[in-house]
Amino acid sequence: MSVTHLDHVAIATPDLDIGSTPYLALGLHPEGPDEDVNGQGVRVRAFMVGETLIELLMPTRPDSPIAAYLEKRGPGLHHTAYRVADLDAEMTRLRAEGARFLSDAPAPGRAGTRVAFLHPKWGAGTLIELVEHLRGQAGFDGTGV
Ligand SMILES: CC[C@H](C(=O)O)C(=O)SCCNC(=O)CCNC(=O)[C@H](O)C(C)(C)COP(=O)(O)OP(=O)(O)OC[C@H]1O[C@@H](n2cnc3c(N)ncnc32)[C@H](O)[C@@H]1OP(=O)(O)O
Ligand SMILES: [Co+2]
Repeated sequence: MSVTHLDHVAIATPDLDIGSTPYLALGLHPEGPDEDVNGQGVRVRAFMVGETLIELLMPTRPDSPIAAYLEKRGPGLHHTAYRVADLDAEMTRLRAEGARFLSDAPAPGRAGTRVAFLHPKWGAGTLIELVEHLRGQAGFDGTGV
């Protein structure tokens, strides 16, 4: 069992209100209040499109990976994220196939998820994230996984 959904597309922005402008103009609405994920030094605002989220990320600390990204590349597409049913099993499977994760263990993501990132070199130039919605936690389609 591997990827089940395109969970989200993440966009780095220095300001959530400025970053929200095109998505509001497209008729999308934020999925709930902004959320600070302190482990990543980011504030997140998410917009649902079908079963996939647009995840706007603004740095809340100078040492945030998003602050570094904005410094080097400016605002724009940051990563793509794929939902998996069992993140630990996927990490084991992919490591056995030579994948390079950016951390040894999953980290807390937004909305009670567990996340793990693969190095952009492994992702052929794209930063790829794997996301597990804990059993009983509402997935983006509102049902548990
Ligand atoms: C709120 C949680 C939320 C969720 O989904 O729940 C999140 O998604 S939080 C998102 C923020 N957290 C992270 O991004 C954690 C993982 N990221 C990292 O560990 C770093 O950002 C890293 C290692 C990807 C890049 O670190 P750094 O910028 O310090 O390294 P370099 O500049 O040396 O980059 C190395 C190499 O990778 C290329 N690069 C960097 N960032 C990206 C990117 N977003 N997409 C594609 N490529 C990227 C960079 O250009 C360098 O390539 P090179 O060819 O050597 O120039
Ligand atoms: Co993400």
